[in-house]
Amino acid sequence: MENTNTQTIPTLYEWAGGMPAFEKLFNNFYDKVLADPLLEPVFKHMSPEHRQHVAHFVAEVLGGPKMYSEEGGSHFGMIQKHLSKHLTEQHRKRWVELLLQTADELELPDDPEFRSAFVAYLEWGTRIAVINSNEEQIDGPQDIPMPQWGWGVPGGPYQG
Ligand code: HEM
Repeated sequence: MENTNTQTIPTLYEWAGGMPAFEKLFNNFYDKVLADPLLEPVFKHMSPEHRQHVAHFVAEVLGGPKMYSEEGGSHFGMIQKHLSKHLTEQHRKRWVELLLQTADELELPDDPEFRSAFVAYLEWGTRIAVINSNEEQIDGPQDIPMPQWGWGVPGGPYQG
């Protein structure tokens, strides 16, 4: 994207390449997950739609269309999926490592601005998933909004 200014700063979703980029990222990622000895037991019962649901969830958080919400998903619903899964820091680290490896293989933008924002979201989201996975139930409102993640301090993509 050329000549970005405050009016035309793309969302993280747009900068990453839009929905095809997210669907391919998570499709290839879950192939790696199922081939990984540490993560395979955690994910072996996931539904065929799992990879697409997670792609749509992350795309929506990063500023994309509200497909996950419109397909009946919610942040509360996503949290429920992690309850009692007893994930560990080792699981989390491997999940992040494989996702970033997939991002490199698919040549997602690797400018410092994009990657720092993307990694910040992944750190946040995966640490919350681990916390929730060690709970049996979550109290609180069911209509909590979907998170919205942006560029943070750099404010936009690399300008050269
Ligand atoms: C940013 C971080 C994460 C996001 C956005 C996320 C998102 C999701 C979503 C949307 C679902 C529901 C999928 C569906 O409806 O089919 C789900 C389920 C699940 N997630 Fe995560 N997740 C994250 C991190 C993790 C991590 C780090 C692990 C484990 C290492 C994990 C393990 C699982 C498991 C085991 C399920 C249930 C799978 C099943 O149905 O059998 N998640 N996640």
